[in-house]
Amino acid sequence: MKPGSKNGQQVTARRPSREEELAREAVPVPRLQKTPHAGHKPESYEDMEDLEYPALLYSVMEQHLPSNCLGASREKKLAMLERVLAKYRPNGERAKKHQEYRERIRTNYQPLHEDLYSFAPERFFVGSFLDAIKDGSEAALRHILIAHSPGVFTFNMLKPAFCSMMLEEVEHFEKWAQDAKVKVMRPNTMNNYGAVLDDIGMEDMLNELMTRYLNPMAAVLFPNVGGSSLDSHHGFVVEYAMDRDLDLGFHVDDSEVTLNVCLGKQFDSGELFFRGVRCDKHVNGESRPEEVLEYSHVPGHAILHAGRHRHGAKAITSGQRTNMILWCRSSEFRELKKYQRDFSSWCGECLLRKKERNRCLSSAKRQLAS
Ligand SMILES: O=C(O)CCC(=O)C(=O)O
Ligand SMILES: [Fe+2]
Repeated sequence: MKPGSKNGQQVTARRPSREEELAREAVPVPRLQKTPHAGHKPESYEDMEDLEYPALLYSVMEQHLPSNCLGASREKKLAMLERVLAKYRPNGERAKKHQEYRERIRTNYQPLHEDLYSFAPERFFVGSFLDAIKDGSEAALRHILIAHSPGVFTFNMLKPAFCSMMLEEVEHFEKWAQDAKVKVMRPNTMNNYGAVLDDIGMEDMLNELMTRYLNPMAAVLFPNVGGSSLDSHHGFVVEYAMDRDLDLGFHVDDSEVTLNVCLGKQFDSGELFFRGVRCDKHVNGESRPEEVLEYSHVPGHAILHAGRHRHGAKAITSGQRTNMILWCRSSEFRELKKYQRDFSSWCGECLLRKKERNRCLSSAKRQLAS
């Protein structure tokens, strides 16, 4: 992972997860200081549910956090400390914990809307999306899309009834988890709220959604970044509210293609902003004016973009926003990428450099010829 900073904005390259439950390792883990802050009185974590280690350990560790983290809320500090600890937890232990978490949900959680758990396109999707997929031609697929800037497409996708049911299901799950004292595993290390839909039993449903309804579109729109060979996903919801996360930092996703659909409810601002597609090497580079885009979420409407398309979410200024997100991955693309160094077919900066090289080469050839 290569966190960097450009124009005061944090850019974090996200790499494939080591475990599903820690699908992202996006936020830099705070670097603990050698010497504790003598004057700082750490929080007590004694009353917190479901801590992995004795509460005292977190208080002691807090004294070693960098000074700019000390003023954060107790929840934020705990999240940071958990990130530090997760770094040292063996992979096997993580996988085991995730397995146990899923098992606990599977055996104890009673869904509110069973209908959400089996894929039913007619119940989920609006007519225009159903028709385009049924037709299957490139023209029909493109007909329902709006291209906002290169590589960012939107279309009307989910029926209002589906959105409401999904919102209710997530709330119901969170209430259950709170009552059952189950600590919800968050979708990635950048979000402090939200839940992984695959963990609560929607993995098969989302897989069908991807395979039957997204793959045809991704194959047309994102052929250069693995869009025609998507074979796995990470499905989750992110939640923003005035007393929760307000925004999401600048990042790239651990996906080849990302589907992001707003479920509601009511909110102001919270726009998604984009800054062009980049490979690992150029993830912190400048963006060109034509790559700068701000998009206002509309409930039911989906955004499709490459995972490597740098983006973030601005703060909401009121209300509550919940979005359903599917990070779609291609094992074939990831394997091939290991052996490549030039990504000019999709990275804006690789392309620019390639053009520059070709210009130099042509002018050198002209000089030689004259
Ligand atoms: O809040 C949003 O709409 C964006 C979320 C996002 O980019 C992510 O979870 O990767
Ligand atoms: Fe994202």
